[in-house]
Amino acid sequence: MQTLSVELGDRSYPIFIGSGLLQQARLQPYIKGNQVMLVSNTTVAPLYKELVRNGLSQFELDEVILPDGEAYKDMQHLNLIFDQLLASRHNRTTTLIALGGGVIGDMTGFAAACYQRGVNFIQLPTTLLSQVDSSVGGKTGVNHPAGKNMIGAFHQPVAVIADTAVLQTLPDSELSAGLAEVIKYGLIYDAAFFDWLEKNARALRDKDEQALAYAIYRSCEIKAELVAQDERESGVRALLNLGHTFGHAIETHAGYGQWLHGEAVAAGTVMAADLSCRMGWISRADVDRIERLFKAAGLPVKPPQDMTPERFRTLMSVDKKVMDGRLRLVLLSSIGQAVVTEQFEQAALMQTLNGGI
Ligand SMILES: NC(=O)c1ccc[n+]([C@@H]2O[C@H](COP(=O)([O-])OP(=O)(O)OC[C@H]3O[C@@H](n4cnc5c(N)ncnc54)[C@H](O)[C@@H]3O)[C@@H](O)[C@H]2O)c1
Ligand SMILES: O=C(O)C(=O)C[C@@H](O)[C@H](O)[C@H](O)COP(=O)(O)O
Ligand SMILES: [Zn+2]
Repeated sequence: MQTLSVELGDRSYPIFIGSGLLQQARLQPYIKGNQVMLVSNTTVAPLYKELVRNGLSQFELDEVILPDGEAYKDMQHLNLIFDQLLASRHNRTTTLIALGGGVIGDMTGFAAACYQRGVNFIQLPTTLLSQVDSSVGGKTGVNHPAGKNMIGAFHQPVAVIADTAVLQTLPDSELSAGLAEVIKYGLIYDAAFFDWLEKNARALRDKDEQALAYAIYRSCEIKAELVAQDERESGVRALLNLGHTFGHAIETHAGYGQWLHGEAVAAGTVMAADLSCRMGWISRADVDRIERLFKAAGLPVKPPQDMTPERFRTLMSVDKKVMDGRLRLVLLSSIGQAVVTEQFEQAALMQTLNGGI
């Protein structure tokens, strides 16, 4: 098992990464009262719920099992968690446990942020994407028809426990979606990690345990560092949004769940790379290299064909990085380094949105 820490003063918390951690019932030290609410979905619960429940027999344990999918990451389904918490009379010392991917993690975290003005929660991420990204850092929330993650709160978990063994049941397309965020870390922060990913893309897609363990560890290490520096995204944390302004627009346009988050991030990151190239910051050879790695990871590199530049601009105008009406984007200054900037040419952006035409 490997351990990292997200250093946030008295709200610091550990990230445990290893095979078989769900079975080893490591939750007790992070539960302060005697009430626990397990939140999962109809796909993950039948696979792993009992493993978790077995380690919690001394607690008053309730559960809420949500329908599976990004389409249900909304206020209506968030409310089901509150309904269950109230029906089972959970009080302020309760602990919520998120067992699932990023959808369950984001919703459970938001429920924990709101319920009785804030209770503890633990992340048990079960997808690659949630183990490398969404379970760490305390961004929680739900979607709105007008935009991704528009309703939410910053609320940190008290622990993150990533059992890498559960990735063996993850569908291939979901593994690829997680790789999009892994590649992101190489692009924004660590050129050597990007090189390593080029060499190990096949092993990762084949679910090689050693390769996955390293990719998860390095990703969490980078994310923990950025979050510790800038918890609420007033600066450097925004780099984690590489490709997301384009990507979130794609997800909203297509209808939540039609494009996986990681797929949209992959196509969006190639668009960000293309714009960076048009601005003269990276070479066309760099863009081709980035595109090749996403393809090797099994990910799309072009947005949906029916998405016009006007549609992109409308959806991108509600991005959370917009400041005083001005769009800010995360762009690349090299492979391994990124900037958040509004200093890009509108004509270049239009060319990127037009697919280079
Ligand atoms: N909070 C953050 O910092 C952050 C970061 C990145 C992404 N996100 C959010 O995360 C969400 C995407 O998360 P995701 O990619 O994990 O998607 P997801 O939560 O929808 O899970 C993907 C699919 O895999 C299934 N699944 C989960 N674990 C499994 C397992 N071990 N075996 C078999 N099936 C399993 C799920 O039921 C689901 O069908 C998006 O809503 C995105 O906005 C949040
Ligand atoms: O943790 C962050 O900060 C991120 O931006 C991570 C992203 O991968 C993630 O998709 C996040 O939810 C996007 O945040 P948003 O603020 O653009 O909704
Ligand atoms: Zn993301």
